[in-house]
Amino acid sequence: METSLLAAASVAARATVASPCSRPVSLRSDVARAAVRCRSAATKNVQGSVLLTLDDELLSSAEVIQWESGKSINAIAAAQGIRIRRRCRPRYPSEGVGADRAVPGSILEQIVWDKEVEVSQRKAKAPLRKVEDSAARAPPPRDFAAALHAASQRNDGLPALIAEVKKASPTRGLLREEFNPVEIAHTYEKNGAACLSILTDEKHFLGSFENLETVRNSGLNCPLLCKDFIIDIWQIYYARSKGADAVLLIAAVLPDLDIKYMLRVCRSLGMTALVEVHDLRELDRVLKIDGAQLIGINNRSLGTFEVDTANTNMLLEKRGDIIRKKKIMVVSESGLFTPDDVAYVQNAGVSAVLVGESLLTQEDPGQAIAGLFGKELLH
Ligand SMILES: O=C(O)c1ccccc1NCC(=O)[C@H](O)[C@H](O)COP(=O)(O)O
Repeated sequence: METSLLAAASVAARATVASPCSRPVSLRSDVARAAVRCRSAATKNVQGSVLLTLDDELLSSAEVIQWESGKSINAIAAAQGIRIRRRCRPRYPSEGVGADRAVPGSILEQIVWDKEVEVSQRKAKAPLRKVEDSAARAPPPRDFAAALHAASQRNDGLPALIAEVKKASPTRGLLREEFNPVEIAHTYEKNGAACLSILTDEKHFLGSFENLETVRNSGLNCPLLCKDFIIDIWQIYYARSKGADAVLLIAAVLPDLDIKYMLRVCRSLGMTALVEVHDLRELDRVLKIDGAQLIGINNRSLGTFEVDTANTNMLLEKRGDIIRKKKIMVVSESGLFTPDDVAYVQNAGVSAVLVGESLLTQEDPGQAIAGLFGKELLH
């Protein structure tokens, strides 16, 4: 009996079927969970029948029904209210016909479709087994959530800062001509950032895994969030292998079972997951999933991509009680520019803020931190 989730995930990944769009998205998760309990059975029959016979408390009947129904990823996701569709790998025709065919409905959908291509190319070069080995050799992870908590404590309850290292964004274009990620990271840390968020998406944010790795190896103490668009557990292992301590899981992109499974993979690697929501439906989904320790409320609308910090306030007014009961930390993300913005989300009940643009567009992004908070932060 194999009880290591790491090994289980490896079994699961090797069991990935040909066309993700024509199968339940949960297949890999289900096989992995089966593998946690009974590796030999899972490896013997990766196509699913084992799921129906395994006495595994992790598989609910709903999950089995989902498997049996043979619904596509997009049908399962749509049933959960997920608006971001998956296109599937380019060699497979996309779902839908006519106007629906291969036309992304939003910036985020375009990013996710591009990510599918990127991840399949990266996986071809570095299969999961190899990336798992590199992850196991990486310097041990740092406790991202604990660093946020400690920073807030030493700053009299001010929200802790996750400062973002981002050169460009799809909505704002180039944020900074002179972009030295290591310099920016160090000035952030010196000026009181608790953690850093490093963009690794190349196509839309001009980030890179090289930036993540170089920042990690530059003698910095802050834990690092790999800010990318995760659609596959391979990316979590890869992020760890490059020194990430945390990853972002976006509820607008990932069905519940994938979030559940990815949270377990993160735990097995000693990483923190920042689970991001944009609206009440996503927040309610995430609150039903055991194990989310850190929830990010993004103030950027997925419809218009405009930012409005009232989103944080509105969601915490509605679900703050449950969040506090579950001792979940909340991060307000996007669109924070002034001390009033920070005070507003602090009063709403957040433990941390994730800030990029307002720091990066100033000459010294580190010194800009005092301007954002209205005072210098202790570090
Ligand atoms: O920033 C964008 O244009 C964007 C577009 C589509 C998906 C995600 C996007 N941004 C990611 C983020 O959430 C932000 O980088 C992060 O919250 C910091 O926001 P800001 O302080 O407003 O730069």
